[in-house]
Amino acid sequence: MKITIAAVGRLRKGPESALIADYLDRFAKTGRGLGLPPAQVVEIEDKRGGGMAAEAELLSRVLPDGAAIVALDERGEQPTSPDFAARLAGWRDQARDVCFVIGGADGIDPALRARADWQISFSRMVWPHMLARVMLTEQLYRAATILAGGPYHRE
Ligand SMILES: C[S@@+](CC[C@H](N)C(=O)[O-])C[C@H]1O[C@@H](n2cnc3c(N)ncnc32)[C@H](O)[C@@H]1O
Repeated sequence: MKITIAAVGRLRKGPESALIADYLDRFAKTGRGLGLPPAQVVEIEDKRGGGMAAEAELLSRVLPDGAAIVALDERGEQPTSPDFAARLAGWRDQARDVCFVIGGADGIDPALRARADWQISFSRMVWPHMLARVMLTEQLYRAATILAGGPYHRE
């Protein structure tokens, strides 16, 4: 199993990058004993300003073959953290790669969203893509603690 976060935009050094690095590190450490590999971030950037369609083309090139595609979109399903953890465990048990996709300023191209196995939302509100990345990495860490039976997540 491989876990990839395919994201539009380059992360600059700053508060979001510190949070993301921290959650990715926690996820890697907690996931190790659970058969969950560290998540790899792959960033894409369309320097020619081709918008969503051009970004979708670049994103498509980095999606691992056969991976479950999870598109992050404010219109998506709103799973609970335990639901999210259970999906992750399901892909792990099937030895299936998973690729989370985070769009840019205009969002994810509808054609790419339609290809997703799962579209998930962190609320109906729109968040800056770097904050969506922070929330995703936190939820990955939280999922690992749920699967490990740790005290971090409380209902
Ligand atoms: C600034 S948002 C773009 C939203 C834009 N309104 C659109 O046209 O879809 C950039 C990216 O952050 C992520 N994002 C923003 N808000 C989100 C939310 N509530 N739930 C999940 N992902 C979100 C999505 O991947 C989105 O493509």
